[in-house]
Amino acid sequence: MKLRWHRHGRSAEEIAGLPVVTATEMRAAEQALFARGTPSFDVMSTAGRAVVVAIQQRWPTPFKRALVLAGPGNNGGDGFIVARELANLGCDVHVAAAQSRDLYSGDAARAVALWGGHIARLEPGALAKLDEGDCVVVDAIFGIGLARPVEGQVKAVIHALHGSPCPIVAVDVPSGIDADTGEVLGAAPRAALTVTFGWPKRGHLLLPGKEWARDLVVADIGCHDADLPGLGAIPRVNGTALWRNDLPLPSAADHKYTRGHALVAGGATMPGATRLASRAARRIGAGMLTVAAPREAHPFYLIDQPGLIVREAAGAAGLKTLLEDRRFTATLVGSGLPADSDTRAMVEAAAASGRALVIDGGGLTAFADAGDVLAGFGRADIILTPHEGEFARLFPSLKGDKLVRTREAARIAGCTVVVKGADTVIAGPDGRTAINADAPAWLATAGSGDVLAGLILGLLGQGMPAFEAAAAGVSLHGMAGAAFGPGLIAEDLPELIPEVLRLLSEVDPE
Ligand SMILES: NC(=O)C1=CN([C@@H]2O[C@H](COP(=O)(O)OP(=O)(O)OC[C@H]3O[C@@H](n4cnc5c(N)ncnc54)[C@H](O)[C@@H]3O)[C@@H](O)[C@H]2O)[C@@H](O)CC1
Ligand SMILES: Nc1ncnc2c1ncn2[C@@H]1O[C@H](COP(=O)(O)OP(=O)(O)O)[C@@H](O)[C@H]1O
Ligand SMILES: [K+]
Repeated sequence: MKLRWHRHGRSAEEIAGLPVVTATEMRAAEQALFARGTPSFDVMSTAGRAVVVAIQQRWPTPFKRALVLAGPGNNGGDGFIVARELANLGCDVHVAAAQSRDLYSGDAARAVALWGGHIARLEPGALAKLDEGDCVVVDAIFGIGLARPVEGQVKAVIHALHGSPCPIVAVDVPSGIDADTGEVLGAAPRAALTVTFGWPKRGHLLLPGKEWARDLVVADIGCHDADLPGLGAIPRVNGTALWRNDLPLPSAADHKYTRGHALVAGGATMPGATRLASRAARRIGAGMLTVAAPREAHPFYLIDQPGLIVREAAGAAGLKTLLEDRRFTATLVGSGLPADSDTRAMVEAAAASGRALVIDGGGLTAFADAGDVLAGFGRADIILTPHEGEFARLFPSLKGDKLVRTREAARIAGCTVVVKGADTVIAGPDGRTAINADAPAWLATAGSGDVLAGLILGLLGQGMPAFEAAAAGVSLHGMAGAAFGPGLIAEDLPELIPEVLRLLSEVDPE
């Protein structure tokens, strides 16, 4: 089987590790760029040309026609640059703008002058050209300056674009997507290609914006990371750049104990979850794996994997006794366990043992009415892996987009928090965050979260630092899901890890 790294035709690895910025951060960086002596109109010209290059790369056969939809600000200005450039390439370009030529100001007015051609009104009738086909639509209505929900004629135009067979290229952000949160404000077109400038914006990676801003290209307009205020706390795009150097690999000096002895608390009612997590932890390299379970559950585990150790541990007291063996390096409590007081006591026993700990599933919900206890854990090497439902039960008062909420939860709990989904966010208590951009929807299948918990456990057990272990677990989980694709069930994921690891070593030979 061949691994597929690409989603919507583009590798997320191309943007891995990049800062993910807000509109305010982008504007601050642009100001620094201008202060270094780069004229702002040059930056707009670079941005517009980058859009054209991205269109040429994506569709090597030139379009006969282009319809440029231009808004009233600098996003519209970029659109006029694109219009000029495409016309210079021989394309039949039509422009529809939100305001008349004489109302433009600053750089956008210069771009309008450079265009010089006819400008139609931005209204649904302007889309008639699309009926002729072989046309690219350039959405340059609003970018990071979107200030309120889209309405009126612009909304009507966006609605009329839905279902159009002509591909839409979003300049900077699909118009109507909040660049900071990914929220759809009123309406937004679904872009087949999105060309942004400097860095990805949060709204490109968080849901629902992520689904609108497909095939994201980040064009260089001369900004430097150092131009970003508070760079250390700015989220990053998750990918190998964030964790590759910390990924544990065995050496000749290793033996099974030096590769970590991971422990999974297993129950009697949903042993499948424990088995999946165990398999994943072993595949990612844990030297040994023990399932701690009440005796009546042992048959489930004993017939599963011959390389797996099964030990008796009934409840928190049993787990506590077992963890007196200092060779255990990391634990997982909660996958497949009921959300009850016994499970909660087991989580507390595992935390008290001082081992790195992944708390998942029932282990999280068991604290639904006791968020303060969780908050008392206060250790970065305790990783919480809720999906949105579990998160809402644990932190009901937290509001805002997923990035804001995850970061706040990590701060409150003092732990590393992974909020799962198509836009998984990872946050450390030190303020570091990462957004995972490219997990395939095939992962939305029962047991897939247990595999993720096991991957993180296996990495933690081998001594990988917690934030990196969480980020790597999420990445590798997504890569395995993409490698299998259609028809994926959770059992497939651990079996794809060897291939993912092999590919990683080929991509980055050491
Ligand atoms: N010189 C620069 O600052 C650069 C800016 N660039 C482009 O400029 C964009 C930002 O430009 P602006 O700050 O002018 O902002 P935008 O062009 O994104 O939008 C702001 C304009 O739209 C209006 N507006 C906002 N929301 C609206 C709504 N819901 N309904 C109706 N009108 C609305 C505002 O009143 C304002 O006129 C970026 O997204 C990027 O495309 C690039 O050219 C790179 C350089
Ligand atoms: N639409 C999606 N796209 C990408 N990844 C998804 C999607 N839906 C779910 N996932 C991933 O699948 C896993 C599901 O975990 P979880 O909700 O805990 O399910 P379970 O408990 O059944 O294993 C998580 O890692 C999540 O990020
Ligand atoms: K736009």
